[in-house]
Amino acid sequence: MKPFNRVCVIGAGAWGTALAGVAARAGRKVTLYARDAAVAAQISATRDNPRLPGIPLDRGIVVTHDIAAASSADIVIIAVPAQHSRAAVAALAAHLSPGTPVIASAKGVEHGTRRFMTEVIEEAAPHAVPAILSGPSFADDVARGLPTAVTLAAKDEALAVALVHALGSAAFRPYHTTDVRGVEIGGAAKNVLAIAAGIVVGKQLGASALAALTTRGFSELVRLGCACGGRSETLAGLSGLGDLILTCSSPQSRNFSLGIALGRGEPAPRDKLSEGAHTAPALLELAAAHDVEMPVAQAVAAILAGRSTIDGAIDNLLTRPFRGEG
Ligand SMILES: NC(=O)C1=CN([C@@H]2O[C@H](COP(=O)(O)OP(=O)(O)OC[C@H]3O[C@@H](n4cnc5c(N)ncnc54)[C@H](OP(=O)(O)O)[C@@H]3O)[C@@H](O)[C@H]2O)C=CC1
Ligand SMILES: O=C(CO)COP(=O)(O)O
Repeated sequence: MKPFNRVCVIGAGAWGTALAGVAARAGRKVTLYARDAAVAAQISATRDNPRLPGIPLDRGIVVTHDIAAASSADIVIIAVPAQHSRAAVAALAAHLSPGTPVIASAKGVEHGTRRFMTEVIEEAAPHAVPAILSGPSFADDVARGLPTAVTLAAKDEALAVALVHALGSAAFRPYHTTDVRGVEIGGAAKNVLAIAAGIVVGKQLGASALAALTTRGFSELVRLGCACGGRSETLAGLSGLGDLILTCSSPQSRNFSLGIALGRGEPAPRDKLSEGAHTAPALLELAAAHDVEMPVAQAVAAILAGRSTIDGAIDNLLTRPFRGEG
């Protein structure tokens, strides 16, 4: 396996900026691509990204709005929202050398196609080699260098190991696996379930209800993940259970915060990405296609689409027939 030295991160949002810092800390030469020239110039000049205010950008990171910069990269990381990933990879494709690993880091499922992020890469850049990075990791924590562990998956185990060594450091510990589907389904599903957890908190239903909702949500995540070909140990690992625990318990999460606002009857936070809200309908289509029951995710989708009130959705969940656990 050739050594990976140059990393290009596509997307200068909170996560892309944090991951650029991760790669720089691991000793890589890093380019961070922002699609807007003015944004690239501002971040480059101030070494501060307003999406991660107060956390200085590593001085070695080159910020650019020239996507051709990706042509010299040994690894490309896609860090744009899930519904924008196809456009970002399509714009990148012509600049990629054949066989370049392209790591997805968005947590979602594409609308309309129901594609996972590595499938989007396969379709939009067929000459690239897709991989996925996911797990409990807030951009702010990662950018500050606080200890974090995630999962990094590629179909080829040797590649997954090489990517881990290229990006890992003491504060950012990726665990490798070949279970690509298991990793991407955990990240996509937990965002939807975190909205439900936030609603429980916003409605002040109590800590016991939050634990019950999170656990039953995890059952849904595992059922769908296994039906889609993910492995149960992955779903119970960092990218599944780990990220579910984080996102269902911390107001730092935008998905959880959206749920809290909904539960309190307040307007949704403005200008904050909630991947779970975008993914909910696609996740349910996927569940239906695999004949998997996801009552919690279904309740979230119904509330967001205005097909159910919050009280009606809670009532539905609480009056479901008693059944065996599993
Ligand atoms: N924030 C976090 O803690 C974490 C986020 N993630 C995941 O990372 C993904 C991105 O989230 P996050 O960075 O927080 O979101 P942000 O809203 O902070 O940033 C999104 C960025 O994507 C850029 N973008 C959108 N479309 C394109 C495109 N076609 N080409 C290039 N850039 C584009 C936006 O640019 P512009 O400003 O021009 O619109 C913006 O800079 C999500 O899927 C999220 O779930 C994963 C782990 C942690
Ligand atoms: O995925 C995340 C942490 O692992 C970030 O969660 P939010 O997108 O809900 O903020």
